[in-house]
Amino acid sequence: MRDHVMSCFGTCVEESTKFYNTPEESKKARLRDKQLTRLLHKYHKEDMKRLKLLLLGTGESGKSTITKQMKIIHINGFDNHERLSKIVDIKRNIRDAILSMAGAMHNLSIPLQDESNQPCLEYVLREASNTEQEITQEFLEKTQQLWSDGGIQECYEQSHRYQLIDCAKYFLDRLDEIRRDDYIPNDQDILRCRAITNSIQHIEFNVPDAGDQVKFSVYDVGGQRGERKKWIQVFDSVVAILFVADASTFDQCLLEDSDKNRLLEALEIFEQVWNNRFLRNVSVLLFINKIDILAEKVLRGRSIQQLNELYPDVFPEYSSFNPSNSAKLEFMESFPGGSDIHKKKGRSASRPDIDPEVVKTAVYIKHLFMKIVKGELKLKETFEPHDKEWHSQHNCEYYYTCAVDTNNVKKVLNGCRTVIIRKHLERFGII
Ligand SMILES: Nc1nc2c(ncn2[C@@H]2O[C@H](COP(=O)(O)OP(=O)(O)OP(=O)(O)O)[C@@H](O)[C@H]2O)c(=O)[nH]1
Ligand SMILES: [Mg+2]
Repeated sequence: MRDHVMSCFGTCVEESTKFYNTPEESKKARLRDKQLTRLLHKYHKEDMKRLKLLLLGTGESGKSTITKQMKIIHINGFDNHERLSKIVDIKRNIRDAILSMAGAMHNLSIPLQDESNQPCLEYVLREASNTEQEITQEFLEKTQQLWSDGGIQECYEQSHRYQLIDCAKYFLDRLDEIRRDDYIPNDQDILRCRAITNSIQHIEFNVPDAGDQVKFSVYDVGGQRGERKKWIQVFDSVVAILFVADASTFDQCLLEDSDKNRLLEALEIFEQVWNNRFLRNVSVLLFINKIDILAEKVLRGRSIQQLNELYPDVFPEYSSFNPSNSAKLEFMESFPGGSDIHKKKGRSASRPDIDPEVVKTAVYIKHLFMKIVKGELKLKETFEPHDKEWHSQHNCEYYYTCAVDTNNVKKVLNGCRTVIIRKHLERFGII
């Protein structure tokens, strides 16, 4: 395309020399043409080196968290000013979390374990609903007291029945630290902090690769329904899509639609991205994210079986699903906390710390996404059937991720980088 544009410039100027009055003018025009061509070649080369990546996925799937990890891994992380500016968001997260749980106590008829905490509950409900008000020390103190009540803890266990941000427990457990006057958020606090993305965010960084510097340009968009209409604005010249899917939400409904299962929504959006004609040449890297929360949930007795019961026409039978050993191994190797000694000795199959049901659930979710890739699972009736060749220009690779774990993300990004660069070079006929 660009060569085509360049040759157009060349032909136009050559042709137009006929219309110059003097040889001088014609010479000048030829010089301009040369300079222009050189410039276009230069930009073409620069462009070849800048790889545009796009983070897509439903709301709260972890896109901005991956962007923050890229900042930590590739761009010197966060300075003091940025850290301090996060305190407001962290305190808001605490307020939103305690308000959700206190409200749910009433709706789910869960009583306080210690009745003397009743005034504290009333105070929190009254103060937290005024979102304009500054979050005071007294409020944080009362929140901490309430968080220690067995009733609130019971409510936390039931959080699949209402909307609660994922970082609730993390920040409520850290209130001693957060309440201090000299509190400065650390990297983990920043990664856990939740703020909805409602405008297109962009970061750039260089990564050394095979003796050269490769420039990455990463776009992070909002994933909630109202934000998705903006996605198309950033589709142009994308090299790869990092599609972030929250694997832990099989038992939750959307914040923006209380009738819609979150995992089903993620699968539908993935299907739309995979079959989008504007993205037909774009590699898709699927991040099956929040595997840590998935594991916690399964250990608390939550099962994906219920999704299968709710939508029997969509989801294949879970109870008879029998993943292969290699599929299980793949997940176990990705799960944070695995010791390298096991891997070196070729004993990574033995991860006694991971419950077999956790492995089965994660592999089942991966299987669902891969069925979409293969065209074996069709969720939207409106899709025209594509012929076999339709997807021949792009492919999909998947990774199990825990976006708040820097080591895990670093490993995954290293793997992705190789795939992205190779695909990019193949596309431009360089390899
Ligand atoms: N425990 C855990 N929390 C995660 C993980 N990934 C993301 N989170 C948390 O999930 C919440 C939502 O993450 P975001 O990165 O803001 O999600 P998003 O996809 O950017 O959401 P939108 O901007 O609304 O589209 C944050 O509190 C993150 O810290 C994960 O793998 N494990
Ligand atoms: Mg975001």
